[in-house]
Order: sequence, then C-alpha cells, then structure tokens
Amino acid sequence: EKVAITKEQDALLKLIVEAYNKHQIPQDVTKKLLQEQYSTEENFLLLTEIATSQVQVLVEFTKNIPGFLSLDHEDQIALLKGSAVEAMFLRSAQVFSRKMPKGHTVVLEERIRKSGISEEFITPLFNFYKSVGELHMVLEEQALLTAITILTPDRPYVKDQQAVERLQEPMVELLKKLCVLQHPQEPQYFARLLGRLTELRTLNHYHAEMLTSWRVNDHKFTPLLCEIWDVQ
Ligand SMILES: CC(C)c1onc(-c2c(Cl)cccc2Cl)c1COc1ccc(-c2ccc3[nH]c(C(=O)O)cc3c2)cc1
Repeated sequence: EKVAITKEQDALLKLIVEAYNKHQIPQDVTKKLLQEQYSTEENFLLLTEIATSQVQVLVEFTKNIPGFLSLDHEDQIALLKGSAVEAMFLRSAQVFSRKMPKGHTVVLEERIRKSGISEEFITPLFNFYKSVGELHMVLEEQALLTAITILTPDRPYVKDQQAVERLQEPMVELLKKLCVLQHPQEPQYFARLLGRLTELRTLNHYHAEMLTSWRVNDHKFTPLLCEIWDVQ
C-alpha cells in the first residue's frame, strides 16, 4: 500500500531537522582543522576542542527533541552520557560522507590517525566512517538517526525506559517511512541504517579503550568531556 507521511510526522521531522541544522560546531573551531600544526599533541588538543564543542552542540540539539525535556531529569542526563560517543561518531561521520568544505575531510582523517589512537581502534573507527559514507544518507535521515540514537531506552541508569521508548518509537516509524520514500529501489535500506546503530554500540567499547590509553599517556580532557565520559 502507498506509504505516506502524516501531518504529525511531517511536523516532527521539521522540528528535528531544524534543531539539527541550527546547532552546528562554529566555523572558527572547525577551520582550525586546516590551520593548526600536525604534531600528535596538537592533533589531540584540536580534536579535544572540537569534541567539546560537539558535546555542547549535542546538548542543544537534544533539548530540541520533542518530549525530551519532559523526561525525568536524571534520565535526561543518563541518555546524554550514554549516547554522546555514538552521536559524535555519527556527526563526525557526516564530515566524511558529505565531503565538508575546504577539504576538512582529509585533514580530519589525518588528525584522527595521528592523535595517539592505537592502530587497533583506527581500523574499526574508519570502517564505520566508510560504511556510513556508503549509505549516502540525506539530512533528514542523519538528523532522525541521531535523535533515535540519543533516545535509546536501555542506556545505563535510565529509570523510566518506557517513557524513552514512547519518544523513540515514533521516530523509528518515521525513519522507516522516509527510507521507503527516499530509497524505493532499495527495500533493505532501513535495515542497513539500523545496522549502523548496532555497529555504533561496538564503537563505544573501542572508545572506552581509547580514553584509557590517552589517560595512561597523561592526556588531559576538558571538564565537559570529563563529566560526560566519567573520566578524571
Ligand atoms: C577528546 C577527543 C580527542 C576525542 O576523543 N574521542 C573522539 C572521537 C573520535 Cl576520535 C571519533 C569519533 C567520535 C569521537 Cl568522540 C574525539 C574527537 O571527537 C570528535 C572529532 C570530530 C568531530 C567533528 C564533528 C563534526 C564536524 N564538522 C566538521 C566540519 O568541518 O564542518 C568537522 C567536524 C568534526 C566531533 C568529535
């Protein structure tokens, strides 16, 4: 039967995409990708600054997700802490798949490769970026997938999981319809998108190891990253 977006779904989509577009890392931060030196230390400091800015952007985006601010306040924190790394993987993946301005793609890859991350994490990290790039997601899909990631009910310490499910479910339904409408020639496209969310979960594990190895080498993070990643 004909798949159609309802008025309510269209309104929800507009809110999510607006929030996604509104909250971006400031240009003066990302353009440093092209300017700063290329030492391992300089790369780590720059990536730390960008990640910190990305977390601020993420918090603002999340506050604009309809219903999020009505959740239990402790659950709001648990969702942000539990999804921050995955949301940042998704957001940074767009740089590689959307060929960002002025060759940021090349310099971002270069700086990540030379920031003190050991080879065993670099491979899965860039495999993920490649698999996201191959999907050629449109902006609506990227925005919805990020919101769906943030609204994952079974994050650690979430008390009222049903309340989170009630917010996530309509977004998953909407994404499913969008995929059918946007990629009619590819019926399994929606399943491939959800497959990326499973891959993201495994990256959480690698990321925890990355943090440990940076800390062992006495790398410092910003207060915001320490708070959201429970380090130091
Ligand atoms: C604290 C730092 C060193 C860090 O720890 N883990 C990661 C880490 C790593 Cl490498 C990989 C994945 C996730 C994390 Cl969370 C990072 C660096 O994290 C980010 C790197 C880049 C971006 C990002 C996002 C959007 C962007 N737009 C543009 C643009 O040019 O417009 C550049 C850009 C960069 C976000 C987080």
